[in-house]
Amino acid sequence: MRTGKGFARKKHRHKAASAVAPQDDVYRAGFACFVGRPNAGKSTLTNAIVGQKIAITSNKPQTTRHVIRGILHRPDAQLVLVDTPGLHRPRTLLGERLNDLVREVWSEVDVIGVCFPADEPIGRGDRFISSEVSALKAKVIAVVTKVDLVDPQTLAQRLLAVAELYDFAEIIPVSAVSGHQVENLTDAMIRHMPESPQLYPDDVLTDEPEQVLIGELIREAALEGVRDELPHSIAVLVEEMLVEGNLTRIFADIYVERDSQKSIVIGSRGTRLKEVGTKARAEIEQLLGRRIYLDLHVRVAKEWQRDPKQLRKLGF
Ligand SMILES: Nc1nc2c(ncn2[C@@H]2O[C@H](COP(=O)(O)OP(=O)(O)OP(=O)(O)O)[C@@H](O)[C@H]2O)c(=O)[nH]1
Repeated sequence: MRTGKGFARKKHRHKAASAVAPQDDVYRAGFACFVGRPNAGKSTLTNAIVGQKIAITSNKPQTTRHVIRGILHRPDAQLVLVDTPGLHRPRTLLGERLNDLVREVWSEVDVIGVCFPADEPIGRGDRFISSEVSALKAKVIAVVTKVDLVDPQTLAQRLLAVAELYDFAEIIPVSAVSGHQVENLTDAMIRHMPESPQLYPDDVLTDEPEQVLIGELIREAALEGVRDELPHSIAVLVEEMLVEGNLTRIFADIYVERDSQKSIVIGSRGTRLKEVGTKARAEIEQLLGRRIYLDLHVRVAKEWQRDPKQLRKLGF
């Protein structure tokens, strides 16, 4: 996990700003993240803003593990999005590390978007998160997500309830699925960014190593349609990538904690693992823009979530 180095502000002189003069002639750049209860729509929103599938979405809570940044480049600004796992009650060493990581990320960003799903009432988790972020230096924007799922009355109620929670810099309703208001949200986040030179070169979309992104895509495919308790028990390690002409061979291990989980992931006569491979391969080919051959192995690493050595090996 790329936490140690923090968000080093690698400065890159920007060329574009003078060509397309923004209204106030100021170039802004900085870091932002979305927080919110599990399933609030944070990853989907990150993808909608950056326009490329880099964060992992799932309809199961707590599947976002790695801090993955997507970078939005505009003539007048650069928005670096950081994707964090949710804060939760730590039950394992992994849980504790995740919480430390979340706080570390929160303290380093310029803008935090707190996400409240429009289709669910405000709950204790939302209050907890709002009070946690209020102590930070970052500007805090409330984002009411998934507005395509509710009628206007429900949305109005939700907006009022959010306004009562905390004195947010802005409250913006969006739908990452329909795209409604996503651009307005982006504008608002950029408005609250500091004046700054460009932080990353124009062609960089994320600074996660390819291997981590690939591992996440495999993990996402492996999680699809399996029992609820499994998300916490799967980790993926990309062992090797070999480029042979225009084919890239990728060898990856899917780690589970128990033999019983291994058979779930593999499925009867390997059918499930084959599906996982097909799905992941299509996603990885899209990401890399190259043809790939994917070799997957399922391995049991007993209690990997509690073992510091195993955690380190798996990137936590
Ligand atoms: N209808 C609708 N569904 C959405 C929208 N945004 C997200 N979803 C769905 O809500 C579910 C959760 O979305 P994620 O983006 O994975 O949520 P998250 O907050 O990153 O979840 P965690 O990783 O658990 O913290 C997925 O099934 C998404 O497809 C939206 O704008 N409209």
